Parts: sequence; C-alpha cells; structure tokens
Amino acid sequence: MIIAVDGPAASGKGTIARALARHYGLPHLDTGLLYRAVALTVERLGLDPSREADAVAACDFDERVLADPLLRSDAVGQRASIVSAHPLVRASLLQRQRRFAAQPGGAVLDGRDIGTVIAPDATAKLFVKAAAQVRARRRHAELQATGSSIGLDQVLADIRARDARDEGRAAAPLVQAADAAPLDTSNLSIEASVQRAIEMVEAQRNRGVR
Ligand SMILES: Nc1ncnc2c1ncn2[C@@H]1O[C@H](COP(=O)(O)OP(=O)(O)OP(=O)(O)O)[C@@H](O)[C@H]1O
Ligand SMILES: Nc1ccn([C@@H]2O[C@H](COP(=O)(O)O)[C@@H](O)[C@H]2O)c(=O)n1
Repeated sequence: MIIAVDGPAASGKGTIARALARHYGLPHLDTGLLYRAVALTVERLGLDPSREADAVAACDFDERVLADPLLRSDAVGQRASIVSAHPLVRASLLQRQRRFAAQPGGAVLDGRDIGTVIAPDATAKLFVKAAAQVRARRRHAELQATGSSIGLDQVLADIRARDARDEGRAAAPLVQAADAAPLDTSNLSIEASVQRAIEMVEAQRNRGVR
C-alpha cells in the first residue's frame, strides 16, 4: 500500500505521515528533507539557490546532511522552496522518491507533489491543511523549543511566502490531487488528526480502486 500525504508548510502532514507509517508498519519518507538537503548544500558550497545550475550541482549531496539538525531551520525551509521550483532539481530527485514508494509492501511519503507526480496511483491520498495562523503558531512553538528566537510574525510571513512559491511555481506546484481526501487540522488535536487520517485511508483502501 502506498500512502501519499501532501499539504502546505507546517500543516501537520509529517506528523500524520509518521503516525500512519507506524500504524501500518510501513517505511516513511519526508520528501521535504531532500529539498532541504539540496538547499543546505547550495549554501555550504557558496552557490546561489535561485540559479538552476547551482541548485542542480547540489542535488548530489552528501547523505550525511540528511541528519543535520540545521536542515529543520526556518531559513533552510525558505531556501528549499527556492531550489524546489527548478524543474531540473525536481527531475534529479524524482527517481529516488519513486523507488522509495515502489518498495515491496509499500510506503508512506509526505511532501507537496506525492499524490500528483511521485505516486499518482497511490492507494490512499490525503491533503492536509490548516489556517496559516494556526500553522505559524505551531511552527513557532516548535522552533522556540529548539532555542530559536524567531518571532511569530516572521514565521507567519515565511509560511505565507513559502505557500506562494510552492503553489505558484510551474513545475509540480502544490495542489490537491483530484482524488485526494482533504483533512483540515486547524481545530484538531494531533491524536484526532491521526485518527481521522486512518479513517480516510481505510475508506480509500476499501473503495479498492487501487
Ligand atoms: N493537529 C495538531 N495540533 C497541534 N499541533 C500540531 C498538529 N499537527 C502537527 N502539529 C505540530 O505542528 C508542527 C508542524 O507539524 P509537522 O512538522 O507535522 O508539519 P509539516 O506539514 O510536516 O511541516 P513541513 O512542511 O515544514 O515539513 C509540529 O511541531 C507538530 O508537532
Ligand atoms: N515533495 C516536495 C517536498 C518539499 N518540497 C519543497 O521543499 C520545501 C521544504 O519542505 P518541507 O516539507 O520540509 O516544509 C517546501 O517548501 C517545498 O518548496 C517540494 O517542492 N516538494
């Protein structure tokens, strides 16, 4: 079974995808980390994230960067949304994600284009969303817990800028797949969101289309 979980920044899709992976005993890939790894590598090489050739040069990143705590910073998330708009960067990371999805038994992947591009035939597709202010409050609390002093207003502005770039790009923009089930977590606890996600997966699975 392949489960595709898409949605905007800090909507809770990673939390839900990890819980689904645990529930179904499937491996999980946070595809945003791949774009973050490219962004951090671009920075470390002193390259320009807005230049496609520079970003492509960083796609062959050292795997150890995936474990770097810096990857989770707000600044790297911003730059990730710049490198991810380049079609050649997306092409370079495509097969790795498709291979992960195609492993025996299946997988859970979360990102922006899983249900639309990476695994259009996924067994179940969720589109996780939440109001921008709610997402900013959650992300702000998370960043504060890691010692960051970034303000809530800045986090909200960054989330809005990232949404605009992710939704507005020509290559694999963030959009709900026509056959994805929407899940708005604005007024749901983590536990309630996960429970609802499991119900949605079960409903799509039992529909038995794929
Ligand atoms: N329903 C919820 N209620 C309260 N907090 C939540 C909920 N869902 C997620 N969170 C918290 O919000 C923050 C963002 O969640 P998460 O990392 O899952 O989002 P994401 O969509 O994967 O983000 P990104 O796109 O940046 O990777 C985390 O601190 C998480 O614990
Ligand atoms: N499938 C994906 C996943 C991510 N991106 C881009 O990476 C940025 C960081 O992703 P997070 O999930 O860690 O927030 C995100 O803003 C996107 O620009 C993507 O394009 N496709």
